[in-house]
Amino acid sequence: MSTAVETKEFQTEIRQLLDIVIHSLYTEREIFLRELVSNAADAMEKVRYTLLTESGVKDKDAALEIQIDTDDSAHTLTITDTGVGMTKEELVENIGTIAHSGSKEFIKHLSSKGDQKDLNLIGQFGVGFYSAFMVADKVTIHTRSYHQEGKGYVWESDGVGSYTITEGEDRVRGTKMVLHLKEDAHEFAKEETIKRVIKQYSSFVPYPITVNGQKVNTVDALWTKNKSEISDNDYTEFYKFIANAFDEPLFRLHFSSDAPLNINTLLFVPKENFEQFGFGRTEPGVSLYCKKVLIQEKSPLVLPEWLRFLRGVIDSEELPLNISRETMQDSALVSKLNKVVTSRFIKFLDGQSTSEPEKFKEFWEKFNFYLKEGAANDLTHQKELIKLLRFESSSTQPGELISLADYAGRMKEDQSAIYYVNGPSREVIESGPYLEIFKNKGFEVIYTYAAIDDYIFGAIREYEGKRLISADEADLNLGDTEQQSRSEDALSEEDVLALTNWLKEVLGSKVTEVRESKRLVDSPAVVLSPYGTNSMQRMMQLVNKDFNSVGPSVLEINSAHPMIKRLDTARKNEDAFAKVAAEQIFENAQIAAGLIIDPRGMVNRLNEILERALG
Ligand SMILES: Nc1ncnc2c1ncn2[C@@H]1O[C@H](COP(=O)(O)OP(=O)(O)OP(=O)(O)O)[C@@H](O)[C@H]1O
Repeated sequence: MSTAVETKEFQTEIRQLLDIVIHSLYTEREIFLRELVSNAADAMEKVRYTLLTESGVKDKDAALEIQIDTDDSAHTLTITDTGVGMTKEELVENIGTIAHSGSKEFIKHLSSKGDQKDLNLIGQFGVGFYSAFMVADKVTIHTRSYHQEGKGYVWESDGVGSYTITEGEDRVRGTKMVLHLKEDAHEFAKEETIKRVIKQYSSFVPYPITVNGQKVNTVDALWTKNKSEISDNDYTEFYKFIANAFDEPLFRLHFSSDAPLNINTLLFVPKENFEQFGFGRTEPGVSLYCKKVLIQEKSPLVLPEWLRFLRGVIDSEELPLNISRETMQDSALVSKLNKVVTSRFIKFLDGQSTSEPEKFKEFWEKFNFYLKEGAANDLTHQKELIKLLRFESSSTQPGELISLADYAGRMKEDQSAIYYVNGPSREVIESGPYLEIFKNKGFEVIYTYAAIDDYIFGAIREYEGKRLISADEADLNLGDTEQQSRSEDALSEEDVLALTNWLKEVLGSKVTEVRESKRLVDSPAVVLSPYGTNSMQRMMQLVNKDFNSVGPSVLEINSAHPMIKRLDTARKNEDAFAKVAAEQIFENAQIAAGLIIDPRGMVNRLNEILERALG
């Protein structure tokens, strides 16, 4: 046997991570054990699966068990599993480079924030194997792959800059990790400490765990048990285990059904939405099982992408155990499972919205974007999801939310459509020109604050047979031929004609049309999109961040507004300032429409206006 020692350097990112792990993390450091035990369990899950699908696995009969041994005098903690083990290449690949999604996110987060005050969040991400260096100043890994050929290897490192790999003895399949504990971490060589930590974080590992030979966990597939046998506490502990969470879930749904498919499902909605905090895209968190055997961990296929915030388990007897991860993509059964569970979950949320409105509101505030993403993209569930959408409106108090059903239920008799208006906030919408005509008619208007709301409404077009119409639609028809009769003190029709023609000339290609408005009461002017609504333009500007991406508008003027009347006088007097005022009125209307204006041109013009105003 060769005893050559190979020394290798850690990847830069790993060095960075290790530096943080070794020097700055002292709270919750006992999570290292959860990470190592879950790695051991993952490795055994892979073996269990392989045993079902392949012959020729090394040490076929080795018991699938995690063994933990403490040595209080040598200050070591040893974790042994009979999982897949690692070949030499795998040791380099898996332990020497950064694969762990949590670690990657964590590093990204730290480097973008530039400070370390969020270190406690490390528990949420988990830094996987490297967390061993929170408590150990040396880690030795003895491992032997489940492949028949090949040898055993020993990996060792002090977690600083490099590690060594040496050929080891031909041991039983699996991995043994020996942690040489730091002086301030000697407590982890004590049996009681380890038992307590295992109970706290790893009770639900689906393999027996022994500490110094005594079994410490009950191996239970909670989701296959009868609801009446499970306490709230059991559920919460299970959630904490599968979601790496420290708190309780916001919602849980446990259901079993026999038809149309045999399913046992346990789903949790977390308390927090980490995407909202800028931690990058949440990875799917629901694992797929068949009769308690893991088929795919955190499956990206078993639920639609917009449900990636869910944590839990879906177990179906009907899945063939040997379904390969590649063919799952095309499996009709998996897509059926997906459909059934998704519909069931939407129905559950719908129920919660009436049985627990306050909790549903909390859920909505944190997770609404996912439901909207579903309503926009998931055509299979769009109809069901539309029912869950909530909005503020011109008839609600700030913060009070209604559904489309609430709106439809209180529509006025002479109202045939559902109206909505988009704007960055309630204040902006209510001070803008678009609501005026609706206020006059007493029609309720839904407020949408996100571009995606507009997109959804544009895509679905109607709800229960009622058209969804944007309040800034150019051809708005509220059922009357004359929506608002001309006021007595308005400009004469001839003046209006001359003024609109003049405005068209001044504004040039920025407008397709200038006309007298029938919708305005208090505002001087409003812009409408010749393509229907302004939302498309707003969205294009969001994407392009480009002032020039605003297309031409239809400009409507309020012929009774004092400012417009004075503009007309200035025009008639051939005052050069009239053009400046016209440009500003137009841009003000664009801003009220939520469009982005080049601020440089505007500032110069405003200075000119101020100079004149100040005399
Ligand atoms: N006990 C073990 N047996 C076999 N392989 C292991 C063991 N522990 C770790 N590994 C290998 O090392 C890799 C890195 O482990 P680490 O804990 O850093 O991240 P991870 O477990 O892959 O992350 P995640 O929890 O996001 O899946 C694992 O993916 C696995 O391939």
